[in-house]
Amino acid sequence: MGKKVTVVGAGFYGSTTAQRLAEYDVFDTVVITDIVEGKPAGLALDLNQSRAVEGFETKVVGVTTGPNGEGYEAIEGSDVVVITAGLPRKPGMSRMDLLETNAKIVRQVAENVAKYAPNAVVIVVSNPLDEMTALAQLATQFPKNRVLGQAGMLDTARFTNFVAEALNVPVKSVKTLTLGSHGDTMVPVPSKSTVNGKPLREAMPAEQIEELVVKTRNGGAEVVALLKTGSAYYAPSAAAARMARAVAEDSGEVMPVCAWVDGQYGISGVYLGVEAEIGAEGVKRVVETDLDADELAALKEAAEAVRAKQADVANM
Ligand SMILES: NC(=O)C1=CN([C@@H]2O[C@H](COP(=O)(O)OP(=O)(O)OC[C@H]3O[C@@H](n4cnc5c(N)ncnc54)[C@H](O)[C@@H]3O)[C@@H](O)[C@H]2O)C=CC1
Ligand SMILES: CC(=O)C(=O)O
Repeated sequence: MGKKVTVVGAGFYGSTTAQRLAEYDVFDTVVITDIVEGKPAGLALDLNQSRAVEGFETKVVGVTTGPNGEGYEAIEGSDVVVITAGLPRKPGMSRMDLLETNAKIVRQVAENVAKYAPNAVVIVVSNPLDEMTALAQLATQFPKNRVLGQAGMLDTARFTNFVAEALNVPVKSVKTLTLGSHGDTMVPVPSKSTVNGKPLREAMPAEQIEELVVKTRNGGAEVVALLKTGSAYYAPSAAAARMARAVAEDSGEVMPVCAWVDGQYGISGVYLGVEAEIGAEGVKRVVETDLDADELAALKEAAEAVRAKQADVANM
């Protein structure tokens, strides 16, 4: 049977994700939902009218959902559900300032996903990301491998872009890695970063790497400060759509994602940014990589920071 993906939330992140997923032409159906009357249907109509130009067959369906789950039947049979519902930051806000508001939204969405798409893999993007991923797992009660969050793909893409720009080299010649939280305890990993296969540390001085590490941690806030009315969505939607595609194609690609960590790196019982093999069942396996002592210490610090917050969201 053909693949079906649902994107919950038809704002900037959701609409651009739906567009990317439709244009891949690997799904039969992309469903996009929102609580706003008419908006998902309008986006679906518009996207379907682009099929003849872009040359894809995927059908986009837009549905407005109600406070008691009305409309959620449309997501039945989804292989993947991407949750983008929730408020974005305003300038000066931290992602954590969204915690209580978005927790209510994500819980309500996740409960409906559990009811109507009980076999789906859930990819959470709503912020604060690590906490909302943990909450979605609690609310769905899905196996932990079937609930994951998008952050590391985006943060890694930002780090890669900044390195490529600084050295004036093609983006594809640069490989970087970012682990940890999607927040202050993000852990960019210079020891695993390369330029044309050579260590990043041979390509630029330590002070410049540190500047780019800080720029990467502030990558989202820098966009928010410029946009003034919302947060980033082009790079974020590229990241989430790739993850959804890896699930649909059961590709086994190794990606940095927010996954349940159970013993890897000496860390247990927390959703955290790590590398993982992604496939039809969500996370097939968390992939542990050698880290420098300071990078490992930073990852453990990130785990403790998000563990405390993830315990709080259980009651939200
Ligand atoms: N994990 C990451 O790397 C990133 C996360 N984000 C987060 O993604 C979320 C969405 O961002 P944007 O799309 O830019 O915001 P947006 O404000 O453009 O869209 C959010 C949409 O969610 C909808 N919504 C609210 N409650 C809902 C519910 N119960 N069911 C369905 N839809 C509902 C709203 O009506 C709105 O259309 C934010 O929390 C933002 O912080 C954004 C960028 C990167
Ligand atoms: C909004 C957000 O989380 C980001 O752009 O990183």
